[in-house]
Amino acid sequence: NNVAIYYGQGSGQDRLSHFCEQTSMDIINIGFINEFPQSVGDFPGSNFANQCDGSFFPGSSLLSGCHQIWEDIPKCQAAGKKVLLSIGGGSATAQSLPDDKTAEWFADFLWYSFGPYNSKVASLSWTTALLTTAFPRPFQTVAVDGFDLDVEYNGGVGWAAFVNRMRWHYSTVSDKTYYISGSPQCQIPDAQLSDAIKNSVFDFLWVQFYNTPSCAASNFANGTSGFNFDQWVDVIQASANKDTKLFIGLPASKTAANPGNYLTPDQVQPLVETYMNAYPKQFGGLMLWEATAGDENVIDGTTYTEHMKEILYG
Ligand SMILES: CNC(=O)NC(=N)Nc1ccccc1
Repeated sequence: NNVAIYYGQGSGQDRLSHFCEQTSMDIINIGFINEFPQSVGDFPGSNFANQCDGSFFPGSSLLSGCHQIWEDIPKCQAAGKKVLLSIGGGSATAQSLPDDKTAEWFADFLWYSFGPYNSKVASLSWTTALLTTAFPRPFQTVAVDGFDLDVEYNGGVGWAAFVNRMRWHYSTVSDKTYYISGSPQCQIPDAQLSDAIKNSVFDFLWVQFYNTPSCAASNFANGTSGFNFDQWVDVIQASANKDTKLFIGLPASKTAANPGNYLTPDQVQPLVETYMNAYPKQFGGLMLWEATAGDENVIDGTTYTEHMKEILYG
């Protein structure tokens, strides 16, 4: 089982290599592509907090100077970790897609700009002059291992088309496996992703069992009803991919999300034991929001993230 973790929005966060040197994380979601194209040909925008040098591709909100990220992703991959680029996140800027055509353009843009480098369609020295003939390479020649949909606002238009278009791109390469994941809120049906989950193939779903008290994992810890992992298994059984791995998403510290939804390691242990044993095939592991919070949440000399890894490995 795996620990998936979000990186990129931590306050005063260390560079990515600091986290990839730790064995406790298996999948790292780099957040966020926080502005979506509003028409075919439009550029997305990105935000990785303190990790880039403030330069943008001309005429866009797409960061072009994320030196530490493009230097460190290969180190993470060499350490056997999967690095996914996360779309959406908590800040509601232009986070809606107008239609399926724009969604498919968005998938094309992300694939050619952050997927495998192809000098026929992308340029390492992109300028506005190239706007119509080449895609930029925000992480240079580095290719991520896939894309994560942390879609939190503005409805579900386009996401099934996005995923299906991205799956078509994945089918054109055979030398590397690429992944697609999603991070729905725990209330069923999730307003943003339920259509995409039903009509397109996800490898992983890490449900945010926090921030929505009615279905948070803290209900399990407090002995109240509401935690709905079982119902999420049913959602997956009715989806386009019955083999989707289902992760329990948790805050990595008391202040990382809604404080009432934080579980101590001692409360996480029985939660994992119950659901790992109830659904051995479907249970994928734990997702943590987020890396810096987990790193700074030290309990008995061990980080929260490390405690989670030890709970999964028993
Ligand atoms: C997995 N994605 C998130 O957890 N996104 C997110 N915005 N979380 C959040 C953290 C603190 C307050 C509100 C939302």
